[in-house]
Amino acid sequence: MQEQAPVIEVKDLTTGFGTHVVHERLSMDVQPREILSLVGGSGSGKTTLLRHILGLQRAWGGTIKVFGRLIESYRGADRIALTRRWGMLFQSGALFSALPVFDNVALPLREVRYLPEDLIREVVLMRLAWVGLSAQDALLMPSDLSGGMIKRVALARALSLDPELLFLDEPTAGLDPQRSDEFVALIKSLHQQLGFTVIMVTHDLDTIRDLSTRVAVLAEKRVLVEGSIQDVMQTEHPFIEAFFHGERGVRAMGKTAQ
Ligand SMILES: Nc1ncnc2c1ncn2[C@@H]1O[C@H](COP(=O)(O)OP(=O)(O)OP(=O)(O)O)[C@@H](O)[C@H]1O
Repeated sequence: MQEQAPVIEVKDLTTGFGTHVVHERLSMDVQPREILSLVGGSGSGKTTLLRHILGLQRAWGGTIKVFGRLIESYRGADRIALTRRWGMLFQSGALFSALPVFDNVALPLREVRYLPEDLIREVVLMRLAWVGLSAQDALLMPSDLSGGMIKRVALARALSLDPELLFLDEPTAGLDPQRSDEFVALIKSLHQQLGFTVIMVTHDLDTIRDLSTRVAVLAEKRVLVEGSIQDVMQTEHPFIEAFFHGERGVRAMGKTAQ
């Protein structure tokens, strides 16, 4: 079987702010269809790495390729085309409070100028159905929504253009354990049906355990270890000890063994 090219390839990435080095010769790949969780202590550079992959910051050294091309080579129309191949779900949901659910989900579709309104309507209702919301829900304003519904609408918007790559930043932050489990199950089922690739930053061990196909630990300015949760947990390092083998870690990982 022919091996597919990575969706994201980071090679020898060195980044920083002023005199502060955040990443030093960091290398990492994200393969098609995987759900890669980036974990690491506060300040280890998870958000900064995502911003570099998104092409929002310039690196000091090294290269980042997305869909096989250097991120900085996407300019003008190419950059617009690239942003249609990926979707993003931010921690807060980041919905526009003045727009009803329908228009929030329609926003990325309306930016594609040639789409007729009846097609937009069809796609928006389909995306809402994907996340378990109805045509009635489309009329609601963000202020009418529960935390779980806000996440669903934000996910519907992130998936509006049927992206190949999805960025998730703390997807379950702010949800109670039951809503969090439901949202993780929804992402998992959509991932199975649609086959997109995911890169996710989260501190939530239940989310990491239930969703990740692979985990990469950021520490000491690089990817310290990557692999299955079980592999990662074998590595001796103070962060891994505290994160995976602390009380919360034992509780979350204990659930797997049940
Ligand atoms: N705009 C900025 N200007 C200066 N320093 C920054 C900036 N953004 C981040 N940093 C620094 O870069 C380092 C990495 O920050 P980053 O936010 O990427 O970490 P993180 O792993 O995402 O942390 P957390 O888990 O707390 O969100 C930190 O030391 C942070 O203080």
